[in-house]
Amino acid sequence: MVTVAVVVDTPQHSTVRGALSYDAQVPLPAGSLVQVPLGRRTVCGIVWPQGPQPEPGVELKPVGEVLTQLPPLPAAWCALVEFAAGYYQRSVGEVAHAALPADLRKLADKQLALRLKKLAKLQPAGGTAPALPTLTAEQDAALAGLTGDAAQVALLHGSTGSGKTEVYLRAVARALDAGRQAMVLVPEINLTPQLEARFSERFPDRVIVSLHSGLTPAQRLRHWLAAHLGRADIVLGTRMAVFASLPRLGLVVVDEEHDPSYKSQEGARYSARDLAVYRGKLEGATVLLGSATPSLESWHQAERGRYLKLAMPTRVGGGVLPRVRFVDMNHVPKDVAHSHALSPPLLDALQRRVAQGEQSLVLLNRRGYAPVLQCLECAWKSGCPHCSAWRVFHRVDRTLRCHHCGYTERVPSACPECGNPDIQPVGRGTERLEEQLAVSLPGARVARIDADTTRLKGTLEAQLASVHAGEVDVLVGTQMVAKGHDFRRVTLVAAVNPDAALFSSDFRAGERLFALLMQAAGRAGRDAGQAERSVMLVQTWHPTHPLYAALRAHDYDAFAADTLKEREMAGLPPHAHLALLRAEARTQEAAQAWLAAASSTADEIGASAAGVTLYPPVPMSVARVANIERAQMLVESGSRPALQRFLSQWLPQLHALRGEHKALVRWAVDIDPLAI
Ligand SMILES: Nc1ncnc2c1ncn2[C@@H]1O[C@H](COP(=O)(O)OP(=O)(O)OP(=O)(O)O)[C@@H](O)[C@H]1O
Ligand SMILES: [Zn+2]
Repeated sequence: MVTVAVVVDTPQHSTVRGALSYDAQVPLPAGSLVQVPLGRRTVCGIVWPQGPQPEPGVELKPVGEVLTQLPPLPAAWCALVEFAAGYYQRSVGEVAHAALPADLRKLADKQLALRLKKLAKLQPAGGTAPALPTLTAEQDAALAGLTGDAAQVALLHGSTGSGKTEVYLRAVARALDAGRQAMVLVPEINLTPQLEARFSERFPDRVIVSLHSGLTPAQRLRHWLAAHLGRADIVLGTRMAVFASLPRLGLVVVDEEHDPSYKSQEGARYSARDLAVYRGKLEGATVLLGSATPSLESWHQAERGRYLKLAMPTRVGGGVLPRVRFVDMNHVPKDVAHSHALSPPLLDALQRRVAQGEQSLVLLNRRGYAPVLQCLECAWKSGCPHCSAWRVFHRVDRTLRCHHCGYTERVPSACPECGNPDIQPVGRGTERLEEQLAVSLPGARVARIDADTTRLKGTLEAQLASVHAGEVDVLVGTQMVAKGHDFRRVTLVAAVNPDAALFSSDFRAGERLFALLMQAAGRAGRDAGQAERSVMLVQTWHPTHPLYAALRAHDYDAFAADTLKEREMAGLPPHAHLALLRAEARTQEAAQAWLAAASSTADEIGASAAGVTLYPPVPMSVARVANIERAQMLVESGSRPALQRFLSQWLPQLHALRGEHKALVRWAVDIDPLAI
C-alpha cells in the first residue's frame, strides 16, 4: 500500500483546505482522476502532487476507481490551481474542481474511453488559408518585440483599429509553428463567434475549440478533452478558459485585457488576466495582453519595465480617430436639457448622417425604458420590495423589473398607493431612447442592441450582420456595442449621458468610463475613406473635466499618468493592494457587527504591525438585495506579500468566528476587488 494525496471538492467554509490522504494499491501519478470515499459518499478526486503527512496510526480509506483512460493533469496545471487557491484564499479542492468540466467528474472509465474515441472526429475546418495582409510597420515592430523568450509578458497598447487582431494571429501562427498550443481570451462570450470565424479562416488546417459558459456540458467536455490531449491547437474562450489544461502551451493572448469581465464575481473571485500572467511564467509561455485602454495595473507594470510595452498608435490604412466634440448641456435650453436626452446639436448631427447614408452609434449604458416610474400625485416610486433599488420600467412587455433580484411585475394601471392613473417614467434607458430617435428622425432605420434584445441565441449575430450590411441607420446600445466590433460604416458615435461615473464613490469608475468612451470612439471612422468626417459627440454638464480633455486628445498616456499619480497620492491600486471583506445578513446591523468582530480579530493578530490597514465596515451601495442586507470592509496594504500573509492568518479565524454570529447568512473575501 502507498499513501496518496487527493483533493476533493470542498466548500469554502469546510475545514478541509488542502489534500486528504488515501491508500492506493500502486503509486498513482499526480493529476490522475480517482473516485474516493468521503463520509458516506463516493466523490471525484484529483491525485495531488503534495499533501499533508497522514497521522501515524490513523487508518486510511482506499482509493476507488482510477480513470486510467485520462492522461493525468499536468504538473503545471496543479501548480496554477494551487497558486489560485492560495492567492484568492479558497480551498484547493474547490478551485480544482470548478476548473474541470462537470461531466468529466461524473464519468466512469469506460464512458470516458468512448468520449475520447469520438474526439478523433474533431477535425480542422479545412479549405485554403487566405493571402496574408502585408503588415504595417507598427505591426511588424510589435511582432519583432515578441521574441518568444520563455515567460515574456508584453502589453500591446494599440489604438482602436490599429490591427491588434492581426498581431494576435501572427503570434499564434508562430507558436503553432513551434509545435506549441495557443490560448486566446476575450472578455465577452458575444465576441467569441466572430473571433472563431477569424481564426478558423486563418488556420484552416488546425483544430480550434472554444471554452465559455454558452456551451452544453457535452460540448464543454469535448472541447476541454481536445485541449487536454493536445489535439486542439488553439483554445478560444472567456475567463474560464484560463484554467484549460494544455500540455504544450506556448502563448496566451488576453484581448481587451482591461475588461472587468476577466474578474470572476463569485466563488474564487479570480482575475483571468492575472492568472494568465502567472501561468505564462509557470509554463514558459509568452503572454500578450492587448488593449487600446490598458488597465492601470498592466500599464504600471509596463512603465516599470516588468512587461514589455509595444505601441501601435496608428490606425491601419490611413484611418484617423474621430474628432471628439462636447455638447455643453448647461447651454442647451433648460426644458430641452431636462426633458430630452437628445440635444439639438446631436439631433442635427444624426439627421445629417441619415441624409448622407452613414451610420450612427448612440451609446447609453442603461437598459429598459426608464429607470423608475413615479406617481405625479403622491410620492410613490417603483421601488423593489426586496432590494434597496428602483425597479426598471420595460415597455415592451409592460413590466417593472428589478435588475438586482429579478423581481418582475406587470406595470400597475394606477398608482398602487393613491390610485392616481397618472404614473410617469422618469429618466431614460435604451428602449426609450430608441423610441425617441424613431420619432425625431422620421424615415431613419433605428435599431437597438442590449442584453434585452439579445437574449435568444443567434439574435446578436443577426443584429450585427444587419448593421454591417448597412440595413441600420442609427444603432442604439449599451456598452455591448461599444467594444470589439469592426463597424465599417459608422461616422458618428454619441454618448448621451456619461457624466454619472465622474462622481462615483468607486475610485475605478473614471478609469472604466474613459475606457468605455475610448472604445466607443473607436467604432467610428474605421474606414479610411470616411475617417476624416468622423465625430464623437459627448453630451455633458462638465465639459472641462480632465477626463474629457484626455478623451478629446485621444490621449491614453496622459490619462494614465494623471490617474496613476492620483492613485499614488491616495494610496490606491496599483500603488497599494486591496481585499474586500463582504458580509450578508438578515439585518444591516448584523452584517456590520460581524465585520466589526472580524476587525477586532485582525487587531488581535497584529494587522497594523504587519502593515495592513482595515477600514470601518460600511453598507454596500445597493445595501439590500433579495431581502439580504450587505456590508463590506476594505483591507489595504502597500505590500502584496504582507497582505497575503495577513489574510492567510486571518481568514481561518473568520471561519471560526462565523459560528458566533447566527444572523450572518454568508461572507466572502474578494482579493484585488474591481468594484468598490
Ligand atoms: N496589415 C493589415 N493590412 C490591411 N488591413 C489590416 C491589417 N491589419 C489589420 N487590418 C484590418 O484593419 C481593421 C482593424 O483591425 P482590428 O479589428 O484588428 O483592430 P483592433 O486593433 O483589434 O481594433 P479594436 O481595438 O477596435 O478592436 C480590420 O478590418 C482588419 O482586417
Ligand atoms: Zn429586487
